[in-house]
Amino acid sequence: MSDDLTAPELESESELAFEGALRPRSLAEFVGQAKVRGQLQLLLTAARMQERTADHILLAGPPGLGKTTLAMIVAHESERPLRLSSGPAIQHAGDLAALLSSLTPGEVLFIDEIHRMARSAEEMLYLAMEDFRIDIMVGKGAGATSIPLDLAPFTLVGATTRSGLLPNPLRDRFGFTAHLEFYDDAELTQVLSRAASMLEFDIDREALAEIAGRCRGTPRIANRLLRRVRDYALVHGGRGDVDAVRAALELYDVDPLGLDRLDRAVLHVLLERFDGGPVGLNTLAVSVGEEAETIESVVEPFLVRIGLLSRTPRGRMATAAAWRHLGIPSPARDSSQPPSLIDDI
Ligand SMILES: Nc1ncnc2c1ncn2[C@@H]1O[C@H](COP(=O)(O)OP(=O)(O)OP(=O)(O)O)[C@@H](O)[C@H]1O
Repeated sequence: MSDDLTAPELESESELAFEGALRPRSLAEFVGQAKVRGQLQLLLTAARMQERTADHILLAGPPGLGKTTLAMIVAHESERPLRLSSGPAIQHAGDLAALLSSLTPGEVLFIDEIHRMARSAEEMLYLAMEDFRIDIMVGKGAGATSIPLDLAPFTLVGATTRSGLLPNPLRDRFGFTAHLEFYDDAELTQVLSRAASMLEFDIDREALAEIAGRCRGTPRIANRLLRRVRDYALVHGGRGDVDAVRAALELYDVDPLGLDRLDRAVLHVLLERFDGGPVGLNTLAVSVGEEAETIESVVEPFLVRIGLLSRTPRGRMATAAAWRHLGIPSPARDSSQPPSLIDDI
């Protein structure tokens, strides 16, 4: 499905295996996020020098920017085993107790989507992170007693796409929080170049830059688009050049800025039916036959980020760049309002 190509989330089991093969194994191989890399390097080196487990680390940022990859790198660079879990898998304090009590000394525990963990487990985690200890409740009501259990020291690496949803006591117990940023085109070209050579796909630099411009600042999308371009080149017996990129991504409805079919549908409706807005979210959603929530959480953030849409108190408005991008002449505005002002609201 064309829409899936630009979704930042993991799409399938086969993609999981593909990603696994392409994951950088060390901080040196990890592209971009220079600041975070430097901070992690320091934290891990200090822990190694003092022969202790590294501080707990929180990785915050949108999907597909490398949180799982960094967790694996933390374990690899600390030469410790890694245990993988996720917030949705921890629905009771008991689930967490079982996990924590089975950790071996120094193990790195990765909890993806940590904001989705059960509240009761969160409270158990506070104590575990701070004192490497948990209290297990036995029995119910007035007869309930708590039995303390010592844990092996471990490093927790938590990942979240919604750091605002984490309660403060949990956030405060991480020794370091890394905020991952979207990647720029030069960094994405480097991610793509590395992936292409691992896939033994002969593709030129210009073609890689063309893909980089279409992957919404996200390495996961970059690798996914590269895969489709490689298929195209294979089937058409050609090389990986700019023509192959353009043809392949046109086939999958990914335009030169990385907009997909739904992004463009929203913009078309906004420009052609509502003269560029302002228009309310629900009206926009009904007009393109989508849920308001999908428009708000999937389409809008990207359109706003690349400057094609603005949210105003009166509704959503297209910017001058949106008219230009779709090649639609902008209608004459009410002369009492200067156009630049309208576009900047
Ligand atoms: N800095 C990077 N350098 C090279 N490849 C990267 C980088 N960051 C991510 N990738 C690649 O992008 C893919 C997705 O990365 P990863 O699974 O770590 O993202 P994530 O942030 O954990 O996503 P989610 O929030 O959905 O779990 C992987 O195949 C990984 O190899």
